[in-house]
Amino acid sequence: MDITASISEMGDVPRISLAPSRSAEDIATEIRAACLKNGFFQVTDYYQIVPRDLPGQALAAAREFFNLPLAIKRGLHKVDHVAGGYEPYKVMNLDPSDPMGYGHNEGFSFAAEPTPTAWPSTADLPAFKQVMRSYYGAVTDLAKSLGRFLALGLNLPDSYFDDFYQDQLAHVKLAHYYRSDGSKVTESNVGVAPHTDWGAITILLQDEVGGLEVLDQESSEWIKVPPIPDAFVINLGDLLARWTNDEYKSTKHRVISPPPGVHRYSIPFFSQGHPDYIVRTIQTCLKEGEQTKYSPIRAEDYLKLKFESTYNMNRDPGLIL
Ligand SMILES: O=C(O)CCC(=O)C(=O)O
Ligand SMILES: [Fe+2]
Repeated sequence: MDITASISEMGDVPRISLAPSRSAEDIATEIRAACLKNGFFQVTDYYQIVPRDLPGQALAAAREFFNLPLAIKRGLHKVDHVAGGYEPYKVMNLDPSDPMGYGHNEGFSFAAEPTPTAWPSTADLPAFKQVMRSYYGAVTDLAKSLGRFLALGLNLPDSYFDDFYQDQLAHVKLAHYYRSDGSKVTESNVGVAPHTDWGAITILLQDEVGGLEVLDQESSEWIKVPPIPDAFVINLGDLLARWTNDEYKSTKHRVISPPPGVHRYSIPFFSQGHPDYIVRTIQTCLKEGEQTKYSPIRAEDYLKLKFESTYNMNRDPGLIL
């Protein structure tokens, strides 16, 4: 094992245990340090919040979903970002400045009930919706719990972010990274183009393939976020950067697509807040004389702004494969 590499990876993307035996202050302090650096860390020992077997079940359900015939998946086509649904191969470009930024991936997303998502039928996938609903509930609880540690780390009452999470707009997204038969080996290896996330916190479950990288704020080098069994990758999104006037970091990241023949599955959960919640700079994050960089914004308005520049659901499939 290359000790230097593993130390640096751990240092850049620290692993933080949420074991109930640990003090909330210690956890909050470690999370704060990670937020000041790149806003990326991995959490383990979360079983008091997310049942031990659930992440594995969710990944297995995602594989089954993407194995459905294309015609069935296309029948669940995403109509809008709130309702969610199926996102065909290469319709998402998280770097609108790059016309080649459409990634080698397909997806399926859904939000909280009663959002009218088109789910696959129980005849096709008997347990899918039930597993996904449980997963959504569990990661929602994890996001709330992380919100309390974040508040503590900012010297705020631990309930500070609770209103944001009240009836929040959030999405689970199943992602499948692969090279289509028609893709050429020489084609770009963009799985997901470089971007920052839009909401407050993203909770990502990744399988063992790897490919997620973060653009380190200090060195401007891409660093790998190694798959760790039984861990979630946590990263902050733009809203947390806005709240803290960039003291806490929302950092660019990307996914390198696996080589032809290899399939990668991941499940991010995007926590985007109550639509009407106004995100405004936390005054105690401003150093003496420092001006706020961001004007207050409604959580949903920010999300819409980003969504419209990212998706092109009407891309001509003839151009895609
Ligand atoms: O699949 C991953 O590892 C990350 C995907 C991602 O960054 C995103 O969808 O925002
Ligand atoms: Fe992301």
